Parts: sequence; structure tokens; C-alpha cells
Amino acid sequence: MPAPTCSSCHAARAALRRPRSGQALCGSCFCATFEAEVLHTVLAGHLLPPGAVVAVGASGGKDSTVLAHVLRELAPRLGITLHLVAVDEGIGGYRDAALEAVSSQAARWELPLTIVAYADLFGGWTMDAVARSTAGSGRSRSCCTFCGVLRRRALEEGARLVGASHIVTGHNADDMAETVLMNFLRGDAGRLARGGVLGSAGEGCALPRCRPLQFASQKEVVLYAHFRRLRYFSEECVYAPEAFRGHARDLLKRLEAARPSAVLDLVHSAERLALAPAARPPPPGTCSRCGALASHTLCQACALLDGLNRGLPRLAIGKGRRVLEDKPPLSGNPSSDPAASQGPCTCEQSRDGATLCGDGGDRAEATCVLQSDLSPTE
Ligand SMILES: Nc1ncnc2c1ncn2[C@@H]1O[C@H](COP(=O)(O)OP(=O)(O)OP(=O)(O)O)[C@@H](O)[C@H]1O
Repeated sequence: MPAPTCSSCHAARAALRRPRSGQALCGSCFCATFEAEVLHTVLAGHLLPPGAVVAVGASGGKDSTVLAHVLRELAPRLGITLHLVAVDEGIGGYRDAALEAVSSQAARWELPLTIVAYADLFGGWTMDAVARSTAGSGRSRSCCTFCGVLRRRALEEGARLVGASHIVTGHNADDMAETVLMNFLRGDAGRLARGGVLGSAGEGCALPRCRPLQFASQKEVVLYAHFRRLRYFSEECVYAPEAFRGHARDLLKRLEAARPSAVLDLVHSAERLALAPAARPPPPGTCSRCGALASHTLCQACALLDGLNRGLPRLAIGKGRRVLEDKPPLSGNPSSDPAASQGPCTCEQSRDGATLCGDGGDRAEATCVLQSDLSPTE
């Protein structure tokens, strides 16, 4: 049976049915509709004002590739300028190849590109060093959580470096729905209360951030890349298979098979969730060490780095066994032996008002990270 005619231009043959509506469209009408929807998201949410200098978090993957391409198309209408910012997390055999993809995109689209590296920003720590440090501590599955926190900080630093006024990331509707599911599964009411918004207005000293693809499904992002013939890096990070997010993703796929609107329903339900004021996190302050936005005495990045530098990654993140000895901190060298030192929790973030969380037991550790500001990338 021949393909139906495009329901928009009524001239070309349809090349796809939109997953969200079933509408039959040709490739070029689909791309125009996709771009118009992103434009609407940006304008309706007042996300990027005219004159904004926008740092695009560029990973080389499909989402940020599509985001950069769409924003480049829309830039004249929005009156914004773009600057790609890529973060080199120091993941051997993975990020190097992705950065090559970003570099060639920047050259092809004539966009300025700045690369910032964890190793330079975080006292020599790369993700490979973090993974080595957490291996054997039972925390190796937390790599994505460490990386999410540090990447958020690195992106902020990179954006400041290039004089950006705003940061955008390529999180799509599926990413957002996974995050909502994860927050439900963890019972994280505080983050659910603010998880649905399109971005943050830039509380305190942080730059405003937003996710213009938040209502675009992953399938449509891939279709857009296909019809616009965009080249991107598509391998999965070597640490991703360990992440909790994978379980939320599997669950979401099954929900979507039963109910195609499940992804957008979750995104919208997060927007509409109105939680009791008591469940909302307190207004953020500033980190006592670096001055960044923080919900506690230390910001997440400083708390995590503190744990790593002391050879105690499990005290800064997730749940683990009790550590009772009190020994001095390590030198801060990523190559230090983590097993050689164990001490009290250094996160200084106890919810119950104590300066230190104490013995690093389950309650304290869960308080340190699970109730604070993890990025949706974890
Ligand atoms: N190394 C990086 N450098 C700069 N920005 C990044 C980096 N990694 C992720 N981001 C930003 O965070 C967004 C979400 O990243 P995530 O790791 O969840 O990957 P993703 O959903 O597969 O996105 P992508 O397809 O763009 O890699 C990306 O779209 C990008 O904007």
C-alpha cells in the first residue's frame, strides 16, 4: 500500500507517523513542526531572552546534537548567540571519541567550542580515577551520580568561562520521565516538587538553565536527526550499565508499550505535582567552600570531592556499611589508596542539624546525597 500524503503540505508522501499523535508527515514538514515546537517551548517558558549568550552542553550525543542544530536554526528569530561547551569527564575510550564528534559539529556549524576537563577543575580527578576509587567499596554503581554532580558543576564553570548568560542541555521527554520515575522510586518528595519545571531561573549565583527538548520524545529526536542527516556519537558510556537509571528506563519502555502517552504523561504530571510546603526543599544558600549554590553547608560537588579526597567515596554518596574509625584525610591525590583511610563522614550536610553526619551509616549517607540536588543525568 503506498504511503499516505503528508497531512501538512498535502504534496509529498508521508515518511513517518508522529509517535505522539499518529499524524502522517513528510520529512521536511516533520522537521519544521519539531523546530516550531521547540520554539514554542522556549518562547512560552521565557527560557532564552533576546540577547542571551547561550552555552549549549554538547556531549556529541543525539540529544545535544539535535538541540544545538535546532537552536542554531532558531537563533536569528530568538536573537540569541550560541557557544558549545563540552565537558571532558576523563572516561578513556569513550569521551575522546565523543569530543571528536563535538569538534566536527562545531566546525561544520561554525559555532565556537570550549572544552573543560574534570581533571583541570577537580584537582586531578577524572571519572576513571573516581571509578577506580569507588571500585570495591560497593559504590562502583554510583559512578553516574558522581559524574552527574561534577558535570553540572563543570558545565557551569565552562559557561562562565565563555561569558554565557544561560545554559541549555539536551534532556528530552524520556530523560525527564525517567527522572520522575526515579524520584518516585526513591520517595524523593523534595525533588518531585521541583522536578517538572523547564529549568531553573538561576537561583543565587548559578546561571539560568533550561531544557528546550523537554517535551520532545526520544523517538522524535532520533527522527529529526535522521531527516536532517545529523551525525552524532551514539555509544553508551562505559559506566552507564551500572546506573539505577537503566531500571527506570526499562520500566518506562514497558509502560510506554502499554500506554504510548506514558512518557509525556509523566513529564506533565511532574509539572502539575503540588506538594505540601513542608515537602519542598529549603531555599538554597551558598557552599561554604566554593561559593556555589548549595542546599547545605557544602555544595554537592564539594561534598563528593571531599569524600573522594579522603578515600571515602561511600561516605559522600549512597548507602554503605558503617565506618567508625577516625583517621586524618588523605592528600587529595586521586591515586591515593582509598582503603588506607576511613574516617567520620565529612559531608557536613546532616538534615537534623548536626555539623557532621556522624558515623557514615546508612541514614547519614542517604541524607548527604539522596535529598540534595542531583542532576537529572545521574
Ligand atoms: N560531556 C558533556 N559535555 C557537555 N554537556 C553534556 C555532557 N554530557 C551530557 N551533557 C548535557 O547533558 C544532557 C543530558 O546528558 P545525558 O548524559 O543524559 O545524555 P543523553 O540523554 O544521551 O544526551 P546526549 O544524547 O546529548 O548525549 C546532554 O544532552 C547534554 O546537553
